[in-house]
Amino acid sequence: MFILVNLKAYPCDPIEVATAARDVAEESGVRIAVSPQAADISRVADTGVETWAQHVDPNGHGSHTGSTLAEAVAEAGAVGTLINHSEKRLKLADIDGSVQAAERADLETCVCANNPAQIGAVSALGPDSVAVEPPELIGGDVSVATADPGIVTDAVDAAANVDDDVDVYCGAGISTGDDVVTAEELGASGILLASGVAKADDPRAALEDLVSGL
Ligand SMILES: O=C[C@H](O)COP(=O)(O)O
Repeated sequence: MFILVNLKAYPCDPIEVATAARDVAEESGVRIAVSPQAADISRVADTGVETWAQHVDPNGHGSHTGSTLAEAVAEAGAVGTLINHSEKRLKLADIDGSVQAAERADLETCVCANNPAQIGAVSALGPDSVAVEPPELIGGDVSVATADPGIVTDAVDAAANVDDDVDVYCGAGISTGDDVVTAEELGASGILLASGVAKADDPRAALEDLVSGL
């Protein structure tokens, strides 16, 4: 299982989380990555933790004020990027463009979607992975794997029907090792989570719990 920790714009210490994630990954052998604010990518990557961007724009270099370049986040140390997160929705053409921009910069891609139908659609764009997240469960304390297990199994089927090579992650409300094991049993090969670590009093303990059943 891959554990991708999105720090969103939470007021946590990205270096504290990154250092804990690096150590827990090393100790457990579980792949863990941290996705900080773009401005923090460089110093998070310097900790040695696998580092992802939260978003990249479809454009390359040029007259694009305010854009987040795939090339720039890769240069800063990111090795992957989220695209079309529920809190950073894009038009279909821009999702396609962002996947292509990320691939040009050698970034691994994870395209987020609300439901299995959207998972099927974005799987056709050729990302490395997709993540299904029901918006109403994001930031809550009930895991998608418990509240709506069918959405995970249907997302796995939807992606496989389009492209067997696309990994399927799930997210929303995941905070415990039991949640991770349940997601794995439903066919997910990774989880995307945020508040369970970024808002935890002890991020290291939260990460240790997440990997405890793997
Ligand atoms: O990117 C992470 C997801 O939106 C899940 O957020 P959450 O773990 O706070 O529910």
